[in-house]
Amino acid sequence: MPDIVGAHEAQDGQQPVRESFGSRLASAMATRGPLCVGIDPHPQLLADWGLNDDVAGLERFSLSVVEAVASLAAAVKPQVALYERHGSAGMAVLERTLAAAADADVLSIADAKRGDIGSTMAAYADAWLRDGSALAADSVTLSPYLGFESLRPALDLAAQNGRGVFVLALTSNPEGKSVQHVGGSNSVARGIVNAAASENQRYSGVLGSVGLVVGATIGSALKDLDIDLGPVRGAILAPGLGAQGATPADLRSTFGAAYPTVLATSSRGILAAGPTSAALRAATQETLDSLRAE
Ligand SMILES: O=C(O)c1cc(=O)[nH]c(=O)n1[C@@H]1O[C@H](COP(=O)(O)O)[C@@H](O)[C@H]1O
Repeated sequence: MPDIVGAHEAQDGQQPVRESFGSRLASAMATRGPLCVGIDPHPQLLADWGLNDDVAGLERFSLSVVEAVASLAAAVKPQVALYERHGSAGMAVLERTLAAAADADVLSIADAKRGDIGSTMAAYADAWLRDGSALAADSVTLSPYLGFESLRPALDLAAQNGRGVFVLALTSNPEGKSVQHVGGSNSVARGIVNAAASENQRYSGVLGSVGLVVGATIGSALKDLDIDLGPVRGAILAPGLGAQGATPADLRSTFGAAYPTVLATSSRGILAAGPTSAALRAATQETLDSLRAE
């Protein structure tokens, strides 16, 4: 497998090399700031926005969020389950939401949390990471709890296509500990972090395309488990800000020296400001300002 370079570099007589997801994300975080806006069309939020809990409401909600935040956020993260609950028509709205994000020039993270045995994983990779797939996103969230290596088809397809993945390491929910903390100083989560670090060695540039998910709510877990995020060289997607109670100050104290690689993500905390574009933009800007404040 050739090295994935951090930027476009045309070689004589060949197709330009595709810019990696890690490189595209690093640029977006540098120019726009370290915030991803989650698109979570919960029934209650649809109602609060004066929309029905149906496919038309879902589409209006999703496209409004993309339109409002695309120029401010480094990425948007549609939560797949909230489209799936509307059946095939809901998944079609997700396809149009991902296309709208691409048209609006904001990176997409499909929050699908996929993970399966290798042969089936190849099909999930095909759905979310293949050029020309209706559901193709810039990146997808993956669950490594069938074993990190089971994710191989997605890791390789992402690398080939300039796309990325975010692998769950330490999740924001309290139950995550019962799996992820097992092993103490040689924890399951530490194994995932090390595997991501080694995977990113195939990428040059500031950030590799294999990110991790580490919740903003995990408190002292990185210290307790003796986990160093420094060698990962991938973005750390940190959910938990806002609705789950974490603050920008928590992010700084939790991540310490790794904070510059953290991409904070907030869904309900920003979406509750809707439905107007102005209010969504103000909430996004306010969150960005608080993430940048010392
Ligand atoms: O992968 C995720 O995005 C994720 C991982 C995790 O550990 N915790 C977590 O909350 N998430 C997602 O992040 C979003 C958080 O939403 P809010 O709590 O409304 O900001 C939801 O879509 C969750 O599915």
